[in-house]
Amino acid sequence: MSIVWRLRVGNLPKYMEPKGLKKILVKMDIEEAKVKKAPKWNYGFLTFKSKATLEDAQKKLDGFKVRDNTLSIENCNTTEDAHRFRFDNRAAQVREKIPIDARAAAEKLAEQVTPYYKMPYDRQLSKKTTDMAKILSDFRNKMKKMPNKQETRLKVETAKMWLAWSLDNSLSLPFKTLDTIPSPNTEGYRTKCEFTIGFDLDGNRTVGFLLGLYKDGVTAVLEPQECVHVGDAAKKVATAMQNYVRSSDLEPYDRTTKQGYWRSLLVRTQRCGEIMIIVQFHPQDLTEERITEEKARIKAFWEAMRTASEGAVDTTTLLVQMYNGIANGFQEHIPMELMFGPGYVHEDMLGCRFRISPTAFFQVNTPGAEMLYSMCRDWCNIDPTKSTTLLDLCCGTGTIGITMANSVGKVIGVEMVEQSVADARENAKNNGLNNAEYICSKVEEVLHVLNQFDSLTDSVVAVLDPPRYASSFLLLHFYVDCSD
Ligand SMILES: C[S@@+](CC[C@H](N)C(=O)[O-])C[C@H]1O[C@@H](n2cnc3c(N)ncnc32)[C@H](O)[C@@H]1O
Repeated sequence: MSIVWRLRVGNLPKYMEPKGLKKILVKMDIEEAKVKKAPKWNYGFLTFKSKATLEDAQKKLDGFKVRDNTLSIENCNTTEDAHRFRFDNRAAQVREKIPIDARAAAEKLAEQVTPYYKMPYDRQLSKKTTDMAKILSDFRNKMKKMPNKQETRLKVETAKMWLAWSLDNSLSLPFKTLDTIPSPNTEGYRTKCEFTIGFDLDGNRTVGFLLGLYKDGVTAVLEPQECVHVGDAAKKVATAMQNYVRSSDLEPYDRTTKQGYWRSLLVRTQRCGEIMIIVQFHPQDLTEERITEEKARIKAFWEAMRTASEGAVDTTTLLVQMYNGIANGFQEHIPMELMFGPGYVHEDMLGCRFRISPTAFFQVNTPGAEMLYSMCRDWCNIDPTKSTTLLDLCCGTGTIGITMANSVGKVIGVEMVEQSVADARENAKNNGLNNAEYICSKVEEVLHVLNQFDSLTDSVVAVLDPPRYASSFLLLHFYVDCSD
């Protein structure tokens, strides 16, 4: 009977990402473990290869302090069978709770990936406005409850003063919120799609989207042909990849059994016609020779697809990611091998051209992003008679700063993903700018540097565009550290 050597690590700081927990393991010199932690959990699970490594970790972690939290460690070893039973049982429980579902599979999928698709667009917009107001008011409530510990007292005081200001001004929210602005295009707009490779309800090898959530035991994958947000070019790529996988002697990867090879397909389809394809593959126990052979085969396939008589796809660049971990989807920290092309694609926006690398963030609705950036430019209301420094915080490939660079003295972009910073530097150069500089760092770690620009130029304007998961955290830092 094989044992799953597991520890539950409790009392972790909430919103700590899995990599935060991994960093602790490295710091404590703990042998490699599989880490499972959702950002919202204040606990996580570590799975070790042996009893000895588990015991060593237990000793080192018990009572260890992370920020102000003393970790609690609980041994939760189990057998492989019990572990699998729990997963299957949970899936069965969830299935039992779901009433018999007479919807066609395509309808179920549409509800899964575009949950508002049946609502008229004006109702979708008002729903998004209410949802956003709720998120912001939750943020305010969280700030109210912030602990007043000695070492963070000053910061907390500043944050609370800011909050008090918003309340004193009788605002129901500490921000002025506008109604959601309609997108210029509502169909086929996505320039980036991440497809799963798996099996449909009849067991056919399929490239598309999961029909539900894996944590609810759903593993069926359906083709994206009827999904309104996916463009024709991406659908064509998914179909071609599906044909390839169906004729392959290697099976798709099955997350439940952890067997199989073909995992995911990432497709970027840009306005200028360029296409990036990334294929993710589990090497299992294939020999190096076999893997090399498979890579050559997939390369030859996409090269041939350029001139195919049916469903041709003119791929600009093809990459392959070998990934043997358990997490789903593309992994930014795992290298990707370039099969052909330059390794990036371009997007044209507001008269500028942007290079996009595989792991760089880029807005997925180009006309929508153009509207967003134009509004941002209007709101910044740059005074042309002054020398202004524009801080483009969480700048990605540099889009916001670059589209505004001609109306300011200097642009300073800050971004934590290295490939994005390399793109931003290249994008500034290729758009003929020499007033843009980029810092590769977390914004919260360089706010003290950014504060100095206040005394160096007439005026400083900051645009903060964080990812959803970090918005409230970064906003708080920003207000607390730059409040004057
Ligand atoms: C919503 S995207 C916006 C990118 C860019 N402004 C745009 O519109 O294309 C957020 C970006 O913030 C970066 N990021 C996330 N957390 C960050 C942090 N703490 N400091 C700096 N950059 C961060 C991400 O890598 C991502 O590129």
